[in-house]
Order: sequence, then C-alpha cells, then structure tokens
Amino acid sequence: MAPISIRTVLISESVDPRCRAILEENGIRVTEKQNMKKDELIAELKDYDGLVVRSATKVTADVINAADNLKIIGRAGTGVDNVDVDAATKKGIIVMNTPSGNTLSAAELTCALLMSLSRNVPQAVMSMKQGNWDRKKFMGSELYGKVLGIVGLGRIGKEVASRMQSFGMKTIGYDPITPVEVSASWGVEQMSLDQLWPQCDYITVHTPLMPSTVGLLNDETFAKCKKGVKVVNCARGGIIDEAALLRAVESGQCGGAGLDVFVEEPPKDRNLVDHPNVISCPHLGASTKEAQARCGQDIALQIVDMVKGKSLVGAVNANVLASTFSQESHQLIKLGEAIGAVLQSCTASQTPLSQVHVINQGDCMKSSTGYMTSAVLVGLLNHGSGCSSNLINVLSLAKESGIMVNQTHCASDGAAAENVCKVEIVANGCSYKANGSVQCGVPILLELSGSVFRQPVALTGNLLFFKASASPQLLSSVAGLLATAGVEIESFSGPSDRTGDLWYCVGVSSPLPDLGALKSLVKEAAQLTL
Ligand SMILES: NC(=O)c1ccc[n+]([C@@H]2O[C@H](COP(=O)([O-])OP(=O)(O)OC[C@H]3O[C@@H](n4cnc5c(N)ncnc54)[C@H](O)[C@@H]3O)[C@@H](O)[C@H]2O)c1
Ligand SMILES: O=C(O)[C@H](O)COP(=O)(O)O
Repeated sequence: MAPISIRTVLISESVDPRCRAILEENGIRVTEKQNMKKDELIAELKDYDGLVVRSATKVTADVINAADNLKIIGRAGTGVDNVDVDAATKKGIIVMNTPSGNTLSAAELTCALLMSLSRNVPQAVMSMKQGNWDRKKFMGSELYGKVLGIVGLGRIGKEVASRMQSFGMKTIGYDPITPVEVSASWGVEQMSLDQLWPQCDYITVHTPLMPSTVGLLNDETFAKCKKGVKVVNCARGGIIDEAALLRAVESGQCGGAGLDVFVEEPPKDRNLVDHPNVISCPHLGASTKEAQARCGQDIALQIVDMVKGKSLVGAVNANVLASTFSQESHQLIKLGEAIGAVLQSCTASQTPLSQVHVINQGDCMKSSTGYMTSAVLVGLLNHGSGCSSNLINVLSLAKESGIMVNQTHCASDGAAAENVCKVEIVANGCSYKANGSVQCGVPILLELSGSVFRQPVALTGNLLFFKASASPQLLSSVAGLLATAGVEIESFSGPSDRTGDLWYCVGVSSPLPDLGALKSLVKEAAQLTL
C-alpha cells in the first residue's frame, strides 16, 4: 500500500503524554484540545490528518463526513462504539484501537467491584464517614465456593476468571466465539446462557456492545437467575438493561450491582446510581497510570509504524491492509490498480460496469487475493473519474454502485508467468478481460481481451492502446501520426496472433493531444498515464 501521510494529529481527550511525544518525535504536529462540542470538533478536524480519542469523543457520521483530510481515527483504548466505523470505512478512513493496553486494569476493576459487592465495602465506607459504626448492617458473604458467570470470554473475561479463581470461585461462562476447550484451559466451563443464568451467584459481562449483546440481562433473563444474584458491568452501558436492572434491584431479584459504565455517560437518570445496593464508578476501568501509558504509547507507535509503511496493527476496519506492508505487496497493488485502470480506459464508453471477477493464479497470489480485488477496483473506479476510492472503502463503494464483485484463487497453469492476476469485467453487458503479472518488480500486462502480447506491456508511463486488424501499413501509419503530433514511441507491444481485431500498445513520450486523430486507422483507442 502507498504509505499513508499523517502530518497533523488532533488529540481530543486526556491521553497519556507519551502519545504526543512519540508522534512529535516522528515529525507529526500534534494539537491537544479537549471537551469540544460537536460543531467545534467538526470545525477543528478539517485541518487534521489524524484524530486520537478515548471513549468520550463521539466521532459520528457527521463529524467523519465533514473531515475531508482525515485518514485515521486512533482509539487509545478498546471499545470503538463511540466511532461510526461504517461511516469511516465508507470514507476510506482507518479506525485503529489498542485493545490489550487496558485489559488488566479493566479486569482488576471488575474484581474490585465483585469484592466490594460481596462485602458492601463502599456502603460501609460511606457509613463510617457519616460517623456510624454499623457492624450488623454490612454483613457480607464470602466469594469462596460461589459461582461466577462470565459472559464474554475474551481478553478481560479471561483475566477476571483467573483472578476470581484465586478466591475459590467456580467460574462458568459463555462466548459464541472462544472455543470451549480454550476457556476450559483457563478454568472456565462453557455452557448456554439458559444453563448459566440459574447457576450464578455473581454475573459479570465482558462483551462488546452490539445488537446481539444489548440487554443480555433483561427482565426475562433476570427472572431465570438465582434470587439475589449480584451483577457487574465493566464493559459497556446497555449490555445489562438499565431499567430491568433497576426493577431487579428494587424487587431483590438482583442482590446488588457494580457498574462502571452507563448507556448515557454521565447518567442523567440517577435512579440506579442512587440505589443503596448499586455501587458505581465513572467509567474508570482503564483509568490507571499503567493502562493509560500503554494505550497512549501503543496508539502513537501504531500510527507511526503505519506512516513509515512498516506495519498496520490494530486496524478494526481495514484488516485486508495488514498484509499490504511489504515490497511484494506494493508491487502487486500497483499491478491490480494498473490492470483496473487499463480496463477502465479501454471500456470507458461502456457503462454501467456491472461485474468484476478477479482470479489470482499461483502460489504467491494466495495471500494477496483480498487486497488484489480492492486494488483492481480502485483502478477501475478512480481512473479518469475523479473518484478517490482507496483500499479501505472501495469494496463498499462498489457494492453501493451495484457492482457484483467476485474473487477466486487458482493454482498456476504452468504457463511462463507463474503468478498472474486475471480480471474479467462486464460493462454494458459485454465482457472484457486483462491478465497481468509482476516481472523484475514492474507490473506488466500479458493479455487484453483476447490479445496475448508478444512483448508484455510494462504498465508504467504514458500508454496508448488501440484495437485494429493487422496490416502491413498499420504500424507505420500510427507511427507517422504520432510523429506529426510530436509524440515519440518508447516501446511497442503487439499481439502474438494476427487474425481479427486485436489490441496493440505503444509506450509514448506524452499523451496524444487528440485521440480522435487515430479514428481512421484503428477501431478503438484509449490512453492513460500510470
Ligand atoms: N470499563 C472500561 O473502562 C473498559 C476497559 C476496557 C474494555 N472495556 C470493554 O470491555 C469489553 C470487553 O473487552 P475485551 O478487551 O475483553 O474484548 P474482547 O474482544 O477481547 O472480548 C469480547 C468477547 O465477547 C465475546 N462475545 C461477543 N458477542 C457475545 C455474546 N453475544 N455473548 C457472549 N460473548 C460474546 C467475543 O467472542 C469476545 O470473546 C468491551 O466492551 C470493551 O469496550 C471497558
Ligand atoms: O473501551 C475502553 O478502552 C474503555 O472503555 C476505556 O475507555 P476510556 O479510554 O475512555 O477510559
């Protein structure tokens, strides 16, 4: 992938100073501006290539669509639910997070809430401060021997499990992705949620907030739990339905709740926060010096590595790009874009483009299948159109335009070029094909719609393609016309076959000022600069 240039970054929240220092040490100008309202953020962001946030900045579609220079949104932390990732992807903006930097801190806070719930520590502290000495009111219960249900067995769920096992808790859990044998290896027996709810003395949720996790604990599921179950939400507000939780603590079905996160932060509705059996924190899971240092440092290093073309780590919406940081992939991307551009030029009058099929042939093309398709589409959609799609958004743009995209990989067919990218498109109901490869680091075109070139076309510089039937005068006539226009021929590739209308390509010193001048000599003509 072409290196992404990030010269300016706006940090819109309190992020560890290491973040700014690392970015600046690497020549990136940084501005820190906190507590901006949406309009201020929109106005400010116009001037920046990058934005670094935590969870408070709402990077909505309006903000993203107004940020014409923005290329990356860096989240110094885990959850990206405050970023409209779909809108960013459509705009070709990378969204990147640092998912493991605050795992231990969030796990420790979860454990602190579980322990506080078991012994009423916060309530006892408040009571002491009010001058009381009440040893009866705050009778607790041991964690030892109790059952902890962990919903979401990812990074944090796993760390919570091992810590609470050291208190003698039995840990059971549910996760649709983590294999049962994996969680069993760290002591968590997995089961369905319906089996889990009635067994738990404590439940803690550690999933992302998404449609399938909104209201995981609700009136119906609370009813399936043991009476007096205690719950912790240190993940995202809304995974435990707040209204259902209030009803459950009021009825005693829920014996206590520890909340670090809320649907609305800070919560305007204080009913849960004020309930005597609810203990809460203002979203402090990641608020430790260590977690902030890791997240601030990680996001800065990830951005710098990406700018330097070293690696792409932590991108949540551009995984395909992670494999594009090598010399070989740069060359293949150039090849894909060039094939797309050639096909676009040679079929410019044929619209609409309705199908694109990219076949990657040969062992070396196996790992490149994903990004080659995007590269071909970038060439097809951007060339001569003013469209500025990139590898991040081109698939969604193609889908929006109703283009059917297919990609396949096949083994080498034993021909001279082992690794070949073959592209077939359908435009205006007609099919066109182009095959290319990389030779000595240069992208080359081997075949264009049935014309196999005797001398492959080096896909670089100014290229003039024309379709004509072979005749002894054809080349001298084209050469004469080019000379009259002051255009020098630098290379020539003709078809190996000589029958019918076939494609030729001439590398020229500059584009022909009037392509129409070729009309009397050829059937079709197209030119492009690569
Ligand atoms: N309170 C804080 O300050 C704080 C700090 C860090 C992370 N978090 C939040 O904690 C949550 C977990 O973070 P993580 O780093 O462990 O994420 P993770 O991606 O490592 O783990 C999430 C797990 O949830 C599982 N999951 C997805 N859908 C599920 C479902 N329907 N039921 C059960 N499990 C499901 C996934 O398979 C995954 O294993 C996230 O919401 C994150 O934003 C909060
Ligand atoms: O998802 C996260 O990383 C946590 O919720 C932490 O959010 P914060 O960076 O705003 O503290």
